[in-house]
Amino acid sequence: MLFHVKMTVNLPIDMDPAKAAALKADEKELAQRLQREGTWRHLWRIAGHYANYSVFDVASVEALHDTLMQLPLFPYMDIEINGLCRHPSSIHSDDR
Ligand SMILES: O=C(O)CC1=CCC(=O)O1
Repeated sequence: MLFHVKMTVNLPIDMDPAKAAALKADEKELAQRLQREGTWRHLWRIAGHYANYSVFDVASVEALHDTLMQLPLFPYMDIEINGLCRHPSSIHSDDR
């Protein structure tokens, strides 16, 4: 199942810079592992915002929830989710 996910990161302005750097490094490591595994299909920066548009490929809504909750930055994110299905006019034969 494919899901379009918008993540907006809101780190507290007074967060210890070392803690923020560690959270971002941990987030990057997990994000890159999930991309290599094929779970995190797309990751795009939204220009001008500390936010991204992503596409996740997971088995269920529960799997998406569990994946997002693992993210180190999860406590500091606003997340919007939309489920995706094939468009009848799409010329692509698979869901990539
Ligand atoms: O920077 C972001 O948009 C949040 C994020 C997602 C994966 C990552 O490494 O950072």
